[in-house]
Amino acid sequence: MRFDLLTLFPELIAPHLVHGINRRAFASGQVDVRCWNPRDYAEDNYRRVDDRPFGGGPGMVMLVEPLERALRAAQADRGAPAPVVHFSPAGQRMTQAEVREWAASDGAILVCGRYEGIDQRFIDRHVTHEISLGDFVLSGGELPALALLDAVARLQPGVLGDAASHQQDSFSAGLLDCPHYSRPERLGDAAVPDVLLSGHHAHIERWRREQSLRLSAERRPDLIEAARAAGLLSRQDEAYLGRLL
Ligand SMILES: CCN(CC)Cc1ccc(CNC(=O)c2csc3nc[nH]c(=O)c23)cc1
Repeated sequence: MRFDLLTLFPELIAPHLVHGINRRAFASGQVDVRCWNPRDYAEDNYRRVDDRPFGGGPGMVMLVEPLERALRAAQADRGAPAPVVHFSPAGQRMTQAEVREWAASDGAILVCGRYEGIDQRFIDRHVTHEISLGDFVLSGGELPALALLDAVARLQPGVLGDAASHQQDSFSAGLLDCPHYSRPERLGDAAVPDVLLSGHHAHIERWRREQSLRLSAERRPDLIEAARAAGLLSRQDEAYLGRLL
């Protein structure tokens, strides 16, 4: 799959593709990432990519024409039409369900806004999806685009190794993760829960499930509701939750 990023800061992108588990996905070409800088397609003498908003108001707006020229260059290079994703605070909040869809796709063209945003006419003419990272204000769309690339890359075959299979078939999907421990067993008075040292896999699995349920009930009751509605809570789960209340 291939992602083409329209960004004024291509230098922000590459460093994030060469570290950690996702390095393999990008280095192997499983996930091909290319950047297109609208400034390279600004044809006025000052190579302007932004200007003041009609109607007044603070900040600047990204101009349509450099964006359109960069988009056309990316589309020509891809050779086939692709979804055009605009990262915007006004977009749909990104979810793992949406990440899974992108991970199974041929990719997309990702438009990273800066300033107060991009001219609405670009959005009306070209944008097929608008995605937000959440209800907080960033300085641009590059980090959200990198978040999508990171989330998609780790779902590619061969990237996560055995952890992926565990995660996929583990019943914890959709709930908050349980606590994790490793060496040393003893850290002053902070001990590792005995059950994890017991070697009793059924007890360990039950303990981990109960921790996921407890943390989800405490911090994200919406996830409990969603799991219940999806029929993902067993009678044993419901009994444990009942004991929590
Ligand atoms: C005046 C109101 N602001 C909207 C909240 C203007 C504005 C602030 C920051 C931006 C830059 N942010 C993004 O491009 C962005 C792109 S995706 C995203 N997700 C969460 N939060 C974000 O700020 C973003 C764009 C417009």
